[in-house]
Amino acid sequence: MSKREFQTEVSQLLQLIIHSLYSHPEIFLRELISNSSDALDKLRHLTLTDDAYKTLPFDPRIDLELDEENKTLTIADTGIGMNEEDLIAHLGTIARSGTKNFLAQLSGDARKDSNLIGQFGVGFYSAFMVADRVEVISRKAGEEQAWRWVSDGKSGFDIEAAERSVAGTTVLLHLNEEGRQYANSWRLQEIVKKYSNHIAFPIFLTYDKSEWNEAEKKSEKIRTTEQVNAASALWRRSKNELKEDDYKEFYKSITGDSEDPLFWFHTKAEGSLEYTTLFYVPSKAPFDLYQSEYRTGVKLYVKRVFIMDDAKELLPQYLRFVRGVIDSEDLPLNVSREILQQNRVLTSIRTASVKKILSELKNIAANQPEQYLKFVAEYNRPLKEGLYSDFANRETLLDLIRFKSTKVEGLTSLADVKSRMKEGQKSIYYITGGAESLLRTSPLLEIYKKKGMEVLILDDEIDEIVFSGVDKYDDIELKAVNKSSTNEDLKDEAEPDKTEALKPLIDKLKISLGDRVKEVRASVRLADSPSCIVTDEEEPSIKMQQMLRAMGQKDIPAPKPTLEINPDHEIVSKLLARGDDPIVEDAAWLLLDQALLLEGVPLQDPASFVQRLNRILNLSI
Ligand SMILES: Nc1ncnc2c1ncn2[C@@H]1O[C@H](COP(=O)(O)OP(=O)(O)OP(=O)(O)O)[C@@H](O)[C@H]1O
Repeated sequence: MSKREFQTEVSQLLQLIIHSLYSHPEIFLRELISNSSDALDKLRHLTLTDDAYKTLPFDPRIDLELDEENKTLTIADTGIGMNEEDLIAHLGTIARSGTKNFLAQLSGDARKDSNLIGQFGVGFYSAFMVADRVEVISRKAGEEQAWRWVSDGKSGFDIEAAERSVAGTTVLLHLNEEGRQYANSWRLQEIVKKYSNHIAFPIFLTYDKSEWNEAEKKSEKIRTTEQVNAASALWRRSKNELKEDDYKEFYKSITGDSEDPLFWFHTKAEGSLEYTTLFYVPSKAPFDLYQSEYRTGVKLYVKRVFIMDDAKELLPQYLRFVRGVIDSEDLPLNVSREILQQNRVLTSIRTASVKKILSELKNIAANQPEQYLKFVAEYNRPLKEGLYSDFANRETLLDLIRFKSTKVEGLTSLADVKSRMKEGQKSIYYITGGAESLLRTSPLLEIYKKKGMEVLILDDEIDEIVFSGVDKYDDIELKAVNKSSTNEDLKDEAEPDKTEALKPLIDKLKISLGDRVKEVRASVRLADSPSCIVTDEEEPSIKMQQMLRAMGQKDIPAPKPTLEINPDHEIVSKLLARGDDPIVEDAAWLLLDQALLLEGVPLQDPASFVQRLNRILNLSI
């Protein structure tokens, strides 16, 4: 037996792993299974590509064997294996540049250093978290001689010739105090399912199963071998190999949903970054979609090894309804949550994934309109959220969102609205601020109806907030009809300006209403109603001000809208004719209050409103 010392860096790394590293020692199993899976991948590749290996048997499997009595656990594979040289090189030195890099950055401060290690894999050496002695018996594919490597993880290792009937590697762990908890078949199955369920190779567990012996009326231990993982990294298989049902079953297995998904997008990226994504859109929006404590639905894998399933960093919040898998070749296995937030690899995958999901949705909208409508019925609102959180994809989102409108039944797209624009129409118009029925009967829409122009009915609670930040679709401005600036758009050049003629009345209304209004002016947007209110471009709408106040913002001043009166309305011309009659003051308030009521704003002073109404009623009866 030859005694060898660890490379200094290995000793350093081992100290770190054992003393300050992992808060979850269970991940040792994930690391060792991942090594086995890599070894199987390598041999598979060789048997497929290298003539020298083509005739070798390849029966890929990973075997976990538990000896509860002796407190040992073995992890064995039929992979590429290692010869003496490999064992010395791989399990005694640190060849990987990543780990070297990591060690170079160590500061000596245990806390800082253990944060740092999250960025690098420590792989095999994590076995020493749970074992005080590790034996590796390995035989390289194509060679006859096997070797045993033994270490206590302190100063070095011994290596000697050994026997192994087939090529592959066996890692034998003599479990320490910390590791004893893993000498439990139930616990092992749980860990395998959690982290390695989709490792592409079957993982078997051999253990003593307690079974009831009816004849002898007692339970007895029977040595049993069972497969413990699903062994199906479905997303890694090529699209042409997979049938619709395969996708659907997998969706159900990862989500627990009993319904089929609406659609799925399966992508394999090769190039500077290698990763596979398989995203699903559930046919019904998840029940917690609008709760702040929603659960995310995308699982992160690294090289088919499960890493985490509740990382909010994987996709932007507005796509939280998406379910599925991201599997990266480039992230380290023990990437931590903190690191995910600023990881360049993940940022690139995320950006590309969002683009992919949105462009696939666009395809569906174009080619399967009926399916797309089902999608919109569930997810129109999260897409709208994207308008204010995902600036880079705003154009695409605007194309994907669907709208109610004054021109069509059901829902319509902005592209269609644009194609229906009237000759001379300057902008695309929309109305926000209340229930659909309130919006559809708003006096603000009268002029558009008269001119045959389409107006979008934005009756969703969040529309007000979201669309106030969107000024354009393509090259066309998007404008709210209750903003004073839309007035300019609607002016008919041919029509004379009526403000001058109305000036005496306007002045009187201003005096009566005082501070309650910002301005009074002649309207160009009214047909059947005598008055309406609008707000300035940069001001929140009246409805928005109400919402802000309801949310507890105390310093919102009382609404001070601009009152517009309809020069062509009978009430207005009659009032103009009344001159200094005190009834004009009552009428001023009624014109303002009725406009506010139609905007969904409750009366500030109902008693005065009723008194004025009655005075005027009295005159007219
Ligand atoms: N079961 C195994 N079969 C064959 N070779 C192995 C096995 N386990 C480890 N090795 C060899 O030992 C090397 C070091 O393993 P270790 O787990 O420390 O790092 P790694 O697997 O390269 O990196 P990471 O764990 O970050 O993926 C591996 O690269 C591989 O060459």
